[in-house]
Amino acid sequence: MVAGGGTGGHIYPALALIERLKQIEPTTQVLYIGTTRGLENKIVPQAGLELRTMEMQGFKRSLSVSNLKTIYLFLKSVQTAKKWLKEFQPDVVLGTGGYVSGAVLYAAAKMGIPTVIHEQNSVVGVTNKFLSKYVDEIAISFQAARSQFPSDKVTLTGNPRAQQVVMHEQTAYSWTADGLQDQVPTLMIFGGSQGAPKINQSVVEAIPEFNQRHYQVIFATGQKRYDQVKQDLAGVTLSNNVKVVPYIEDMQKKLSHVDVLVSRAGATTIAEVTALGIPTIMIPSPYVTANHQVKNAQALVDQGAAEMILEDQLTGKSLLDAADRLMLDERLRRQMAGKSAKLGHPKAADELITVLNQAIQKHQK
Ligand SMILES: CC(=O)N[C@H]1[C@@H](OP(=O)(O)OP(=O)(O)OC[C@H]2O[C@@H](n3ccc(=O)[nH]c3=O)[C@H](O)[C@@H]2O)O[C@H](CO)[C@@H](O)[C@@H]1O
Repeated sequence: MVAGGGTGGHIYPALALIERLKQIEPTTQVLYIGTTRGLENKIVPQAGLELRTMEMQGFKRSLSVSNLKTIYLFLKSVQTAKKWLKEFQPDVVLGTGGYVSGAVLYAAAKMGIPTVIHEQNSVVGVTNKFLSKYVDEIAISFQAARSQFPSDKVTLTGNPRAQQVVMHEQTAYSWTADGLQDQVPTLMIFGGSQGAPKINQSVVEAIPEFNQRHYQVIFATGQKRYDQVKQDLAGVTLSNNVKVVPYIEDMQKKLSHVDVLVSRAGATTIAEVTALGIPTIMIPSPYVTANHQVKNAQALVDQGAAEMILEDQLTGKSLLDAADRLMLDERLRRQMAGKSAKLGHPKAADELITVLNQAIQKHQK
């Protein structure tokens, strides 16, 4: 059983792990537990998996009635999880983050079922912090997370999504499916799994220039922000080398055919770009816990694997200048790609499977 949701950064690592598990052991059965409102409602059924959902919400920092509802929903979800665990009888339960994994993994641990959590970030999320006391094993993606967990449970695996994108590296993909061309250098732009208004605004400003470049651009606005961008682009004609979409599907097949990426510095995106060695211009989200995306991005910048534009310095012009610098200089791209690839974990899914087996073995002793 796998529980994780809310945002793409928690869901894709789970799906990558499942894909690898089924490759190694085709009879593996998986039940995915998510929230009623998260991105998992779209992504998980698309991956052909059974999804069950629970209503969950987060704690507000200030004292409020809504926190009472949060507690009520959590306790109710633990009961629901216990029922589903009894029915499904998993050999092991994996949590990849988000409130739903809190309820499911807590229930599983209390029932004596083997449990593993996967932490994608270098700054540990609240749910995983809470679960760390109860679960058997903890897999991390960055060495920096180690000291934030009980040390006897921790293994550095990397993020399974890294192995998935590498596995798909050899898959043929033609940009003609997106209305673009093969053999033309490609710049991809997205602001995390939900899109980012400031990035969208800067891309809109830069589009008249992108229209005239010899490279091509694929830009995802985020599903919910597409209409706004379309409105902002009213009266602007897009040249054939520029495509604007709400969301990029099948990213695992496309990423290895991207020459430069512009993105937020979410943990899963970083796992992907370093696994493939993609030169990246990171625009960290300033709206996350402990400003962790700046730390994520800085780690890459320090190694020469990425460039960073802070959101308050982001304009159409600064974006365009950074994009041009890399897109028009193949040698620079190659250098950056090599440095980026050194930071990747291309065997992360296999290593996480080893940790799942360790958790099972702990219960067999
Ligand atoms: C705003 C926020 O709180 N962000 C957090 C969120 O990131 P969030 O989920 O937004 O971003 P991540 O970089 O972690 O993951 C995004 C995933 O979505 C995919 N993708 C993106 C756009 C698209 O059009 N198609 C597509 O498939 C990317 O390839 C990647 O696999 O969870 C991460 C993991 O806990 C954290 O590090 C981030 O700080």
